[in-house]
Amino acid sequence: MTSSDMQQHPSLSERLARLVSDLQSRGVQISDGVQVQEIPGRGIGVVARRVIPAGERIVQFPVNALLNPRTVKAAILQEISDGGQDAASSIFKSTARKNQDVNERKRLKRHMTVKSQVGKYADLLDSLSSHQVLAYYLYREKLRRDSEWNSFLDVLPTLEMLHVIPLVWDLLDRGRKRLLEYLPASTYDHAARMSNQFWDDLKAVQDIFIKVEDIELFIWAWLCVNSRCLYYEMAEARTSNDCMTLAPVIDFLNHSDQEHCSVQVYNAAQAMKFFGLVTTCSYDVGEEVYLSYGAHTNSFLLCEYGFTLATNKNSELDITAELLMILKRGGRRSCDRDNETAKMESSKLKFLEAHGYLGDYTLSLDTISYRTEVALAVAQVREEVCREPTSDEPQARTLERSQLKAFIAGMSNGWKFKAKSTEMLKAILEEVVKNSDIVLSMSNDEVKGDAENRDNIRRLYVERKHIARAHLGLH
Ligand SMILES: C[S@@+](CC[C@H](N)C(=O)[O-])C[C@H]1O[C@@H](n2cnc3c(N)ncnc32)[C@H](O)[C@@H]1O
Repeated sequence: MTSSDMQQHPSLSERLARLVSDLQSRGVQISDGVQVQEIPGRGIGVVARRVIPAGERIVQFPVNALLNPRTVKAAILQEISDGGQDAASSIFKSTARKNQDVNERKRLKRHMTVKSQVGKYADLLDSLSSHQVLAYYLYREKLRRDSEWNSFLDVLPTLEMLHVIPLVWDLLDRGRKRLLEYLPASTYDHAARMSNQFWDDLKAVQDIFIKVEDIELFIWAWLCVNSRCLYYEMAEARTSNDCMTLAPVIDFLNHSDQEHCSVQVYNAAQAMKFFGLVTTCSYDVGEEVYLSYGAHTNSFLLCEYGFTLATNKNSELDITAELLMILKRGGRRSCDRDNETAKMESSKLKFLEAHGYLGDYTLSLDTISYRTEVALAVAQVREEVCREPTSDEPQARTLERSQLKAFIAGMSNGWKFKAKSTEMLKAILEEVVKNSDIVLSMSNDEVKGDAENRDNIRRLYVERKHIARAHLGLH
């Protein structure tokens, strides 16, 4: 490589060094005890350079240097303040105000000052979720040559590196879309929900900002935000969904299911507010420093972040799809299975929904969730038990309904349903083992695709099979 190549294509360690020095100039303090570096199989990560005790603050970030809806909004409004109408029209769509009252628009036009415009654009920005604002901001900054966030943008994963996320298989395909068919139903449903969310977010962004021409770049930005954001409560946030923040360097910590570090917000000198990262265990030299992203299952980690853990203490077997199939059948024999109307009209589903128990049926290695127990009980009663009582109904039905309701309310241990529930669950779990074996016995040629994706899919089935077998008493 020539020296001009090296300048144009700096190595990862050079880019990381540039980011660290850039952040330091923004007041971010990074302990000399840690180093950001490439970690085989996990992209970039953070490693201890010396022994680090538990309780050491390793990164301290002034909150006004974070990238979140509050700071992004301030940056965009500043740009409009400085650049006037030209700047505003390079960011916002001219029809973004179309819903405003016509008289109000005329009034604003007459008295249009930069100040009044800023207020109007602030309202538009406030109408977006933090994910939408941040994705759009990263997208836009990536298109600018002179972004003040270049050193950060330069170390983010490329879209090609994000091919491990099922949403990317769906949105970009590139021969990977068929991998979706191998996913367990619950993982597939999670990926499908993310896909809907992505298109909703793109629409919300396009309603306000000028057209997103480069969809692939927006996918990249949306996924970077999704897989790197941390939770930071802002007073103006309407819901917890509005509390996303990007904090470069802290976002290089990889996930572990064990407690390793915690994120804290605190006041320091001169009443400055900081977002900090503190160790909760000690580290030896060379050890990787982790953060827990939450008590996530491998299915969740794969969909949201594109990886799975070899052993995950939050492992779960999700049998929602299998149980819903039985509930939708509404106790009919299997020849009625494809009757869509019958499915939609299932009183059992409506009953479960009314009681807050529709969906999310899981088993961990040693427990069956209460939601699953409730669904199994509902699945075994007659459809009529889940309907409104009629004046002429048999007494046995009224009794069964009150037993079911008592179980749901936690007033009875559900002994009446136990035997049948065990039998139904056994059949579901045997099916889970059988289906897992089918996927696990497939050769690489059959599953095709990148080894990483194949391994992640297989891991989901190994985990499903393991939990199913434990409940079948086969370990
Ligand atoms: C918040 S970022 C962490 C920094 C990231 N490694 C990078 O290169 O920028 C989250 C991403 O890191 C990767 N990651 C995090 N924890 C991991 C783990 N335990 N094993 C494998 N990959 C992991 C995944 O690609 C995930 O989407």
